[in-house]
Amino acid sequence: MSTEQAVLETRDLTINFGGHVAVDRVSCQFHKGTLTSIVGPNGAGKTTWFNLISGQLKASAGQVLLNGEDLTGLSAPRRADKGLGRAFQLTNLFPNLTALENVRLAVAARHHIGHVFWQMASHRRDLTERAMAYLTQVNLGGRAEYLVSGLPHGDQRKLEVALMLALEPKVFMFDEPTAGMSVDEVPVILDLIADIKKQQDKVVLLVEHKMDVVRSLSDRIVVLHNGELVADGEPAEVIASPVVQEAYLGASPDVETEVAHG
Ligand SMILES: Nc1ncnc2c1ncn2[C@@H]1O[C@H](COP(=O)(O)OP(=O)(O)OP(=O)(O)O)[C@@H](O)[C@H]1O
Repeated sequence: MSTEQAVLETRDLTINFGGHVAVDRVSCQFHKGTLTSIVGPNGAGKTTWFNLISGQLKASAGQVLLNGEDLTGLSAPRRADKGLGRAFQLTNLFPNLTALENVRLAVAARHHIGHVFWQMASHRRDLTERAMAYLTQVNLGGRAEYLVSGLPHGDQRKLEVALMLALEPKVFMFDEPTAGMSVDEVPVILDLIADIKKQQDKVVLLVEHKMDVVRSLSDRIVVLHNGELVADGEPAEVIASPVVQEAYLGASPDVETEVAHG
């Protein structure tokens, strides 16, 4: 384990829904330059843990720290401003704006550029260039002027990633980033995620059911089961561990399709 301060840390993070403990005292540290996959059966608490980290849900107990700063009391937008980036399954896209306009808004938000400033032609040009660069990164350069509502689902998911890139976060949180994408679109996103990790100063968290994706990208796998962290370590070791085998109800670790998904 690195002695360097973790970029992101959850300490005893917990949430109860009525009597049900969906995330149960989960403590974990994430260091820069690493990609960690979070796996576990349906209902294990993966998305809920993400929601607690990004601030969509308020913890019943425990803390979320970013570079040692306690963010637990902050709203989701404040946490985003501090550097927690999350793709929100399309809910943060403006459907009646173009792809370019969506990313331009994110670039403006990142740099706290207000409307009046934006009206100046030189700034607008600069914003547009930056936004186009993000769109190109996700292979949407050719669709910049399309209305979001008219884009296929896979392109909307790619646009979400462009928005997250535009916010220049310290932590990238991907929740099943390739779900609903066609086979030829998947590598674009997976390559992009691998590139983000290569930047070395970012933390990447990935909730993913597809084990081949988890294997190919991860430095580390964390397993949640019934809201508890039950395994944490190097991919090969974790996949082979009895606790994972049991959690997946006898599923073979060699099965390349989906991990405990339905
Ligand atoms: N807002 C909520 N109110 C009540 N229960 C909730 C709420 N959100 C999640 N839960 C419950 O918390 C548990 C964890 O759900 P969560 O969606 O985090 O699991 P998951 O591991 O992401 O599952 P999946 O792989 O199916 O997406 C489930 O039992 C779920 O029903």
